[in-house]
Amino acid sequence: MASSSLFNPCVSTLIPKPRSIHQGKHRPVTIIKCTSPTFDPSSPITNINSPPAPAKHRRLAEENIRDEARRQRSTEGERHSFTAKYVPFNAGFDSLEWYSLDEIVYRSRSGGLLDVQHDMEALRKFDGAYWRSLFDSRVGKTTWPYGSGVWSKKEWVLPEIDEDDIVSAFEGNTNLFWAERFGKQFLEMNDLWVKHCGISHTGSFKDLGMTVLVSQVNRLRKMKRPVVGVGCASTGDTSAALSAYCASAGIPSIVFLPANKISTAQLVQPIANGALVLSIDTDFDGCMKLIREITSELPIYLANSLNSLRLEGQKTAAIEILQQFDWQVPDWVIVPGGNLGNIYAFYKGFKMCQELGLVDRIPRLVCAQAANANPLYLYYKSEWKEFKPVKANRTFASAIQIGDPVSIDRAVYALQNSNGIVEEATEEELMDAMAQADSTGMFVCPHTGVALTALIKLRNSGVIGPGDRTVVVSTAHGLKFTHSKTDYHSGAIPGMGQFANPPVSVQADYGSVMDVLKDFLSSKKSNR
Ligand SMILES: Cc1ncc(COP(=O)(O)O)c(C=O)c1O
Ligand SMILES: N[C@@H](CCOP(=O)(O)O)C(=O)O
Repeated sequence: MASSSLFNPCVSTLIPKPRSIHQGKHRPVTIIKCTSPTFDPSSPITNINSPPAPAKHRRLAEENIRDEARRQRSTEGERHSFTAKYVPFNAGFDSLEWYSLDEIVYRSRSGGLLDVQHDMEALRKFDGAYWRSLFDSRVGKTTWPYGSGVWSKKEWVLPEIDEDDIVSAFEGNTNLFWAERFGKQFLEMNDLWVKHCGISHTGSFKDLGMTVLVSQVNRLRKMKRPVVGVGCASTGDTSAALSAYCASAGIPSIVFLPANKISTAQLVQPIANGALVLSIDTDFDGCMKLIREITSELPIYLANSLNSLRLEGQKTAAIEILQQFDWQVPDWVIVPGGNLGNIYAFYKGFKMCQELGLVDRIPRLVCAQAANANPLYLYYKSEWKEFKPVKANRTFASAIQIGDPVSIDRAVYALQNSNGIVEEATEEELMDAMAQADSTGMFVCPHTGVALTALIKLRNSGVIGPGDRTVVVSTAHGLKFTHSKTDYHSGAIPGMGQFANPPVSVQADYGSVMDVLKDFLSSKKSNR
């Protein structure tokens, strides 16, 4: 494994209620009057299936976008009645145990996981074409809060929150990158895509969930609920997102980090954002255990994905992928897994789109783990017979160095219900895959290297075909992990560097530079 130098030294809402009228004997047809800010209010009656006309309003000079949204709400009529609540994970729609989202609760009565359950009957009053049009109409706007890729799906996320309570950096709407050269050169694939969730406000997909969680905390604090601060255990990305969103809302944040196990770039994020940063002499699983104990004693709200609110935001990345493909469903989606909330979030996003008629199927999901931290992979290989947490070993994919994932049950559910697969990547495989991707113009993180390794393995074994439309989820920005890239390319990692491209040291004179360039150019000529 790597030398220690690899690791740092410190560690509408305003959509109206539909009116149903009956046309003939059988088909109820829903007619709505559009009053959403992104809908044309001058159009009096719009059929549910017709796409909304673009809004034509212009903000008043003295207004900001929050004021504008507030003014529009006050002039609008009736609000929708979508609702959501916590239920025990995998409970049916008739579950007797449920909790308001305004309660502070992370676990069911039996100690199991919770899930946010939406009133699907209310959402079903609008058909798939309606939802597709509504979501499409909000993309790329600056209308508060719909300019966010998360809040553009507000009715499916936190339907009841007041727009004024939302804390957003207009996250989401991330690039779905066509990996043309990587696909062609290494895999003979022509329909390969990388969803760059890490090209984001704090450089990882965690922003998607954190905007939801911190917005709800903002609401709870306005309701005078006992929330003095928000805390998390982290391998570096959750802490970055938590501290940024809390700082933007003026809410104290506390982060528990495993000492010497996260990158310098990740460490500096909560420091810069003013969080209380605890560097603890344990691993992530140890930090997770501690934060769970602390948040049950102190008025500190738990921000890890054990808290199912986070997954409501994260699931919008799946909806976004469908939207970016014009609501056509890819064959495969590959997600790197650690604490295992995200794989379930993807499943949930795809499943809601199917259940509400936006698409007719869901993709097959692949969860990819580092071989050094692979409890889900081992469980899968045992044919789901016995789950055993592992002691996670050091991995270049340090954000997924997790041995006892809190969302194990959610991950198993997602994989079993999507005909899913689990793969693993050794350190050499994941670093090589990352370097290969970078050599084709990307700049991905080691976790994306894990997902790319899974793709390479499944493609080589023929499970994924050359023409299969495949999406690899890139979860963090490569710039957070420059240390490991530098070590790889400079040959500092024993036994690694198949795709290394070390810098050439050259003397500062014309002849020496010329010699190097001539060699370089002739090697390129012979490669033509
Ligand atoms: C960059 C990165 N990729 C992947 C993951 C895995 O996500 P999850 O914990 O939801 O499985 C994490 C965090 O765990 C992460 O920070
Ligand atoms: N990679 C995560 C680990 C914690 O995951 P969470 O989704 O449960 O918060 C991190 O960056 O901390």
